[in-house]
Amino acid sequence: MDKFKIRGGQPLSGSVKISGAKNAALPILMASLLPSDKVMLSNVPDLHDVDTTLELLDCLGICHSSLNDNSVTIDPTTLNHFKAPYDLVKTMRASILVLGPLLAKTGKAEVSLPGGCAIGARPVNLHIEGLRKMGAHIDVENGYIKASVEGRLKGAEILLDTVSVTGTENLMMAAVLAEGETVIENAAREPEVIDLANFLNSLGANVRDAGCDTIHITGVEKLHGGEYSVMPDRIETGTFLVAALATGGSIRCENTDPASLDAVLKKLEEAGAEVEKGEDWITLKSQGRPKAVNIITAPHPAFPTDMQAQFCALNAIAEGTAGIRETIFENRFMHIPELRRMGANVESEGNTALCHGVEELTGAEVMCTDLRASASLVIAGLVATGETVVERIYHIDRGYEGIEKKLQGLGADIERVTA
Ligand SMILES: CC(=O)N[C@H]1[C@@H](OP(=O)(O)OP(=O)(O)OC[C@H]2O[C@@H](n3ccc(=O)[nH]c3=O)[C@H](O)[C@@H]2O)O[C@H](CO)[C@@H](O)[C@@H]1O
Ligand SMILES: C=C(OP(=O)(O)O)C(=O)O
Repeated sequence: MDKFKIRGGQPLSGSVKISGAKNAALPILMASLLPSDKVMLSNVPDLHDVDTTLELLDCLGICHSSLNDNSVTIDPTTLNHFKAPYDLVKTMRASILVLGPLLAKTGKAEVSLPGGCAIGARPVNLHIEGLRKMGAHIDVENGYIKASVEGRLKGAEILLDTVSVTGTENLMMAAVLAEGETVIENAAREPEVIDLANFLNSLGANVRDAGCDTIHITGVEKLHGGEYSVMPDRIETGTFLVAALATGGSIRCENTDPASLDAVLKKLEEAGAEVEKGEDWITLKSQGRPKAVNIITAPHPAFPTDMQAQFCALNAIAEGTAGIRETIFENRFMHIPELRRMGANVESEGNTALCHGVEELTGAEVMCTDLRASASLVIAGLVATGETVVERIYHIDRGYEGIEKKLQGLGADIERVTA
């Protein structure tokens, strides 16, 4: 298993090119099975989760090119299977995103239940209930969601009990080929939901008001092929910005979308950073030791749960004390015991954590438990004195494209050790 060796203490400095967003690329790749002709996608990040998604498309018989220079061509006309097997789904929760498009396109889908994962139970009841409202017959048996529909799905009014990002996306993808109008209320407003809607509309779909809490979709009979470029990754951007501030550095993120990062940039400024932004870039200059900032995670446009662990690492070395409340996932503090191994003074109880900033973290051997926990450990390692060894970095490879190379380009002393 690969690990990172980090010798901390180097302020990050220079420019970094941000990759395409994992959480937009995955639904867009799944949605590429919907049209009746080829789709060419660019700015697709080279990530383990993207490989898994392409493997899932292979299982469905869908021909595609290999990912080359962050582009991939998908030919949905070869679709001839309808089962997403457990062996693949268990490695990536986002596999559930195949359910809506597959059912809409073929009238049949069998998708393994994704099950619980490190950060929480993460049920998919809203996906299932929404598709049932659209006329699907769904049984959950032997660990599989078995869905079918006679003819086309039917447009429906769907009120989501909880704001769900992939729930909204699954239902949106199903609705574009349904008969009539679908209204999704209490929809997720994340930028990746908008990117998916823009992609679908570029193929001839009729999705309106994505980014608002009520989305309207008028089904069409067919989608045509096309080309699309995936939006930049706001969480990767935020992770580099936090790393720069934590190390007392100064960086420029290029190829990014500042508008998708409002809540994060506000917190970075509150922590004492000088932030400037243009149409597709952000610069951050540290102004000395950061100040601890209170964080409450909530659905977009509030502070994203996917940035909580990174800010926890920042607070760990900041001046003062601040609280973190995680309202989205019930078990997303697994980085805290690892940060404590590096000398952090962070207490946690239930969904809250209290971070008392210390002046210095010290290198240690630490273990990744999930994607963003891994990012927080890398940030802590970049700040700590001495050597930090971050184990089980396969979690980070799920969602960060060449993170060690990008950090090396910013002057960090980090290397991948392949066992
Ligand atoms: C691939 C992808 O885009 N992943 C993102 C997506 O995950 P994901 O879409 O899985 O997260 P959701 O938005 O669905 O989860 C939000 C909350 O709703 C609950 N819930 C969800 C669905 C459901 O049917 N029933 C239910 O109760 C979840 O347990 C959680 O407490 O949004 C999360 C919240 O911004 C991010 O952390 C993930 O990075
Ligand atoms: C939780 C995340 O991803 P996923 O939903 O793919 O597990 C994440 O990107 O932080």
